[in-house]
Amino acid sequence: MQQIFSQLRAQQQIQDQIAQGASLQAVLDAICAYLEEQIPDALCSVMLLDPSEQTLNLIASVSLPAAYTQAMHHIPVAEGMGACGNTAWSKEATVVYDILTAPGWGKVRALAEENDLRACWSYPLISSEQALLGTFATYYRQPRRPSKTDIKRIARAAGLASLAIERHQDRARLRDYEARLAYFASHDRLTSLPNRAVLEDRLRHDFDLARRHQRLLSLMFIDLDGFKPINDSLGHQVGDAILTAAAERIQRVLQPSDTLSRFNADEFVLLLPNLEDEDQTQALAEQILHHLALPYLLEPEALHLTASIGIATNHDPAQDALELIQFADQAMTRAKQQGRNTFEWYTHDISERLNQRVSLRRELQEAIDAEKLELHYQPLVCAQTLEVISLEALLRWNHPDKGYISPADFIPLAEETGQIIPLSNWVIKQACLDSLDLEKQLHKLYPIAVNISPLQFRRSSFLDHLFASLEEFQRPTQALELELTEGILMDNPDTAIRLLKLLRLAGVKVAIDDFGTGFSSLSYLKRLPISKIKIDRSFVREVTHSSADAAIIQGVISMAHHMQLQVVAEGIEKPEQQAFLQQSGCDLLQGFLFARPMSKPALLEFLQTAKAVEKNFLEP
Ligand SMILES: Nc1nc2c(ncn2[C@@H]2O[C@H](COP(=O)(O)O[C@H]3[C@@H](O)[C@H](n4cnc5c(=O)[nH]c(N)nc54)O[C@@H]3COP(=O)(O)O)[C@@H](O)[C@H]2O)c(=O)[nH]1
Repeated sequence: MQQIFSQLRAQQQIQDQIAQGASLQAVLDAICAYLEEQIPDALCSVMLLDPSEQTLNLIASVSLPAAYTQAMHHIPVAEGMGACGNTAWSKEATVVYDILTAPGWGKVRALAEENDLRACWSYPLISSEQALLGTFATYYRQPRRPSKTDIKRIARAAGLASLAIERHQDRARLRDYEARLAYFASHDRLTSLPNRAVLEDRLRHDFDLARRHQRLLSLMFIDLDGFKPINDSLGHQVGDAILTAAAERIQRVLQPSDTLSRFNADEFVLLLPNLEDEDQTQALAEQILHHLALPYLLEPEALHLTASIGIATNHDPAQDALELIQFADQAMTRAKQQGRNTFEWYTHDISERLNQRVSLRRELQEAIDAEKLELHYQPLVCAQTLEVISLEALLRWNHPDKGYISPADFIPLAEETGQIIPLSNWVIKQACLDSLDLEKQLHKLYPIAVNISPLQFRRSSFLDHLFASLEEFQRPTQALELELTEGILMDNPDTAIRLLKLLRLAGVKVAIDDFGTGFSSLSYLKRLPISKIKIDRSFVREVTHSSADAAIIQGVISMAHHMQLQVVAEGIEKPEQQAFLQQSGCDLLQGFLFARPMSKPALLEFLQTAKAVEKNFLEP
């Protein structure tokens, strides 16, 4: 009875050890000692399975000779391979009555003999999911067969060993999983580079250190050029392969103290705390550009990609460490504007210009919302009679502090931000409204030409909006004319021609603006259902000094007339220019010489005072 109680106590202690997460070694040693107490002449050992090698390694024994335990490693799991190899292979107990005579012991037989081991019984260690974990063996110094009690005791000890190994493996898996989670919380999954959070930590640290030791800290913002179209057209797998390759190429030229981080999709930020001076920084940027521009050998063909780099250092007036990233990002944007595949240093004026753009954008939105924009009008006159034939609507922004801002300053910004759409819609409506008002007051219809932006023209709702506005203000289609630049038409000629045909069918005239500054293909022009071309004012400006410009203008007028197109010359400021264009047969003239763009009330007065108009027009 006493013996049973002490057995149960020992068993309970081992279970407690397992539950409390004691080391596997300690628990297995305790199990071996526990069984050796119950079977006094047994020498116990535990072998663990290495699933990748399919071999067994002895990991616990309290009484086996050291020479023997050291040799019991990498024992193959195979039929007849000693007692344990065979047990692991069959997942059933193996009893070797006498090692000296049993088959399949190979070199181990001599070792067993040297260490005076004659019998071995091996028992499989199986997990709760019936997977093999290892083997539990008892050795004896005499040939011996197990009794029923021996088998029961060994089975109980093996059960405890299996439980201990399984718990240990579960804990290891959990630790591994937690480590992986922690890794991915700080690293990018695709490239394994430190992520933004790690970068920001290191940047703060390096920034302080560099300040204390008065050293240079350089930071590069690297953005791959043209990555998005590749990713969109060739698929994300190709995109991922390029990002991984780019990260590797940059890493190849770095020192261990540098931090390369994946910041966003195709953006990397590189922190360089150990460069001597700006020259070294620049040399490194050049090296990185060179490596990134090498072909990416991906199936089925090689891809070519470049990068743009912005550089900022702690010598720039950053308020805090993180502002360096912003500075380098701004410099990178300028590198893109410089044509890509290049680097740019951050300078204070980049920031200023960006800040100005940000506030301009906000103020423009406020102006659109509050309808604080105005349309001014510039007359177009008949070249022969100087009578006003039509008007061009020109957008004006009357800024509360800065006064009138030229559309040349805010139209490109509005194009970039998409604000051009509400802006252009407003222009069309306002032009219709003003046309109605002018007609009511002057009893004459002056067609109004509006400038159409590329984004506006590409919108599928463009025509619908145009016709809806004409209808809303009961305007005939001749009330509006459209001015399009060549670039708009060249972007997507087929769609452009389809839209132009619809416009012609509806009776809306279209003029090509800034003619001569773009592609200007005459054969292409033949395909376009347009009514007018406007010769760009850069030709008009030089017409009296440059025989080449004079010849171009004459050629354009003659060619346009052959195609039954009207010709407008814009930017006429001098009587000599007027005279030349009249003599060359130009149809319509526009310029400060006749009238500057003016507000609607001023225009009304201008048109009403016909005599004054005539007086203002100087005959050559
Ligand atoms: N998408 C839209 N673009 C518009 C709109 N309104 C104007 N614009 C475009 O902005 C650019 C600048 O226009 P603006 O400052 O109004 O300049 C126009 C005239 O003032 C100027 N002009 C006219 N005569 C003369 C002259 O004798 N000398 C001289 N130096 N400048 C003169 O030319 C501009 C008109 O050019 P154009 O449009 O090519 O006929 C300009 O590109 C506008 O198109 C708008 O509502 N939407």
